[in-house]
Amino acid sequence: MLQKFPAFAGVPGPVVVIVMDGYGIPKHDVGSAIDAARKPTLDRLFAKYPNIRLRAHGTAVGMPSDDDMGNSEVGHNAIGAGQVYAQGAALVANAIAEGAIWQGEAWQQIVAGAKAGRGVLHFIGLFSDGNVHSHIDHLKAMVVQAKAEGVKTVRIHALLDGRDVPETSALDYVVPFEAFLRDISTGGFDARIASGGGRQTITMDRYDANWPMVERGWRTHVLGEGPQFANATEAVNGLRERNPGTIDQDLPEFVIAENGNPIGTIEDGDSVVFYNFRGDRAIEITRAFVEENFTEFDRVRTPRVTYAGMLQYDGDLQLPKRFLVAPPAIKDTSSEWFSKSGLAQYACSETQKFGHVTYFWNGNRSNKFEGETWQEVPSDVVPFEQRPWMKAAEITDAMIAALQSGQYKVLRCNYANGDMVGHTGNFRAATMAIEAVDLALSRLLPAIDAAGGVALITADHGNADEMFELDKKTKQPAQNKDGSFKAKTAHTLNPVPLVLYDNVSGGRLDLTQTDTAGLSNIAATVANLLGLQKHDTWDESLLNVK
Ligand SMILES: O=C(O)[C@H](O)COP(=O)(O)O
Ligand SMILES: [Mn+2]
Ligand SMILES: [Mn+2]
Repeated sequence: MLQKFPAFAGVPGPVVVIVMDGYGIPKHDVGSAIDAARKPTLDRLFAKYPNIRLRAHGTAVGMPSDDDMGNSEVGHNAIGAGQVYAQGAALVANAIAEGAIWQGEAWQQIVAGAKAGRGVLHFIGLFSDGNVHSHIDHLKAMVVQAKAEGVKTVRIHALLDGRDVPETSALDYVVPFEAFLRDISTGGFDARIASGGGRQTITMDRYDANWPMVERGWRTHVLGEGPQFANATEAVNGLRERNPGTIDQDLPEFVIAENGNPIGTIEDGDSVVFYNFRGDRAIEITRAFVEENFTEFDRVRTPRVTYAGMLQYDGDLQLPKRFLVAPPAIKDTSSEWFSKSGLAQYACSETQKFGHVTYFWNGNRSNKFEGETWQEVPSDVVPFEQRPWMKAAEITDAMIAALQSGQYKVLRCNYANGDMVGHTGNFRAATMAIEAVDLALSRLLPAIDAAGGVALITADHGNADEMFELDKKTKQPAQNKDGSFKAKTAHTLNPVPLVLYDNVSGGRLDLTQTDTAGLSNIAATVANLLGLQKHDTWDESLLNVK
C-alpha cells in the first residue's frame, strides 16, 4: 500500500494519463505536422494549463546514448514503471562487449544445436541500426562468433526497415553487409542473406493485428516461398523496380535462390535466433516457432529447431524459454502499486498500441494486476495514411464510458495517430492525425471535468513533430536537389509535453520544470495527484502543490 501524501489529499475524481503517441515538441515549424495541424484544444491546453517538457529519448529512457531516439517500448516502460532501466539495446550491446552473451547457456545451445544438425544457424530480425527493435552490429558480432565456434553455415533473414531509419536506406545496410559476409565466408564457412522483405509486409506484426503478415514471413523464411533473386542487393533493386515509389518498410518479400532452389529454408536440426531485442513485434513469429499446438495459421511444415530470442519477450508467458540476454527486470510498476493500494485502473487503446498501455506499461508483462480493466479497440488493417483518424473516436467513446461508470480511479489511454501516421512519412495525413487527436481531447476533457478528475497529457516520444529528415550538419530540414524535402518516417529526439489539465484544485497544483524531468517522473506525479506518496523506487514527482 502506498502511504498518504501529506501535502495534498488527492483530487476528488479520477486521474487520467493520456499518451499522444509520437507527439514531440518540434524544433522547426518546417516539417512539423504538429505546427501545421489546426488544434484548438491543444493550443488552449498549452496556453492555459501548467505544462512542461519531458525528456523522452536517450539515457533518460534507458537507451545506450543520447543519440538514440525514444520509442514506445522504453517510453511506456518508463511512464508505467516510474523508473529508468537499462533497456534491451543497452543490455545486448554490453553483453556483446563483455562477451557474457557467448558464455550463456542459450548461445551455447544454439551453437551446439546447429552443429549437431546440418550445421546451419539462421538469424531473423530487423536489418538496420535503428536500435529500436534491433541493431545490425549485434548480428555482425554473432556471425563472427558463430564462425569462430565452428558453425558451418549462416543464413540471414533480413527484415528491411525504413521506419526507424531513413525510408529508402535498405541498401546502405544490405550492400556493406553482403560484402562483409562474402569476406568472412572462407575456410568452409558460408554466410549469406537468404530471404527477407519489408518489416510492415512480413513477420513483424504485433498485438495480433495482422496474422497473415506473420504467415507470409513464415512462408518466406521457413519454406522459401516468394520471388527469387541472386542476392539481397539484387532483391532490393528488383523489388523497387517492380514497385515504384514503395518505401522499404512496405517492400514485398524475397527469397535468395541458386538454380531455382532457395538457399536458406529452415529445416529439422537447424538453430534459429530471432535477433530483435524488443518484444512487441517478436512475439507472434516466436509463437509460430515454439508453440506445439499452434493454430493462428497453417505452418505447412514445422521444423524441429533450437530457437532463441535475443531477449525474453514476455515475462508472464516466458516467451521464448530460451533467450540470449536477460531482459531488464522491471519491478514495482505503478499498476502493481496502485493495485496494491486498492485502486481500480482502466487502460484503453486500439490494437496497434494496445500492448503499449498494458504490456509495456506493466513492465513487459501480459497479465493484469488485480483491479485492472483493459479495453482494446480493434484497429483497421489499412495503410494508416488512408485513415489518419484511426480509432481516436472509438477510444474516446470507451474512455468516456469508463469515466461515466464511476468505477475507476486511475485511467490511461494511448492515441496512436501521431506515431502510426507519422511513420508513413505522409505530411498531410500526419496533420490530420494530430487534428483527430485534438478532436478526441475536446470530447474527453469535459468528461474528466464531469467526473471531478484531472488529466496528465503527454507523449512517449516524438514523430509527427519532424516529418522531414534533418541535414546532419545544419540540423535544418534536408532538401532534395529539386528543392523538395526528404520525407522522414522515424521517431525524433525532441522532448514531449506534460500538461496538467486541472479544473478542480482551484489553481493549487502546478508542474515543476527540472533539467532532468522525463517520462519516468510521471508515475510519482500521478501518485501525488491521487493523494499518495510515490513508491521509494520511483523517480521524483513533478507536482508542485501551492
Ligand atoms: O515498431 C514500430 O512501429 C517502430 O519501430 C517504432 O514505433 P513505436 O516505438 O512507436 O511502436
Ligand atoms: Mn510510440
Ligand atoms: Mn512509432
